Amino acid sequence: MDFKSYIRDIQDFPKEGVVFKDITPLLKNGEALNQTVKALLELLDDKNVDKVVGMESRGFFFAPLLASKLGAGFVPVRKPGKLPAKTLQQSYDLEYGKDMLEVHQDSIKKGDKILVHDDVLATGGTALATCELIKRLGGEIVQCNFLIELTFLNGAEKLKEYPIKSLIKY
Ligand SMILES: O=P(O)(O)OC[C@H]1O[C@H](OP(=O)(O)OP(=O)(O)O)[C@H](O)[C@@H]1O
Ligand SMILES: Nc1ncnc2[nH]cnc12
Repeated sequence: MDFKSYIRDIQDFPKEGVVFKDITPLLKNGEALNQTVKALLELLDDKNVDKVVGMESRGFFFAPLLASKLGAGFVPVRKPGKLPAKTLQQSYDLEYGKDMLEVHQDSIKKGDKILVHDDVLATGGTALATCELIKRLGGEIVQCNFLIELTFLNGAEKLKEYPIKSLIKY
């Protein structure tokens, strides 16, 4: 499937100078959605996974779908103040700002095999902060997989200690 044909560029969103990759055309098409889930699972090469970690908010589109197909659990990594129980926190840089991520302290057990999923790998700040949270909880990252990698922002370099795969590269 030509996945790129379901992704549109929005100029100057959310800030001037950013070309935003909008995946809502892909999400609203049933066949494209189904093929995307299959293709993201194929990136995994049958690796065992206990939990899929997805990052708020666009990581939540696919991470629970992947978890369900894998028979794994889903763990949300969220922006500050959204998770109700005890959390670990990690700050990170964005292509267009700075923020903090949190995960519940009891969401991952030592030795859990973790698939990290997000829709976009840009500078890698979000994914690196997520991987650090998972490591602090004792999780073992088997793969970080992304729907889209913006290669010109060098996120892969920031994540070089982790196995990463992306379905679509720009
Ligand atoms: O590699 P990075 O430079 O860290 O950028 C990638 C992150 O940016 C976007 O999320 P955003 O923070 O815009 O939030 P949203 O998912 O709530 O739209 C995207 O969904 C990734 O999580
Ligand atoms: N250019 C971009 N398009 C969509 N999501 C993003 N997250 C970070 N940079 C992005």
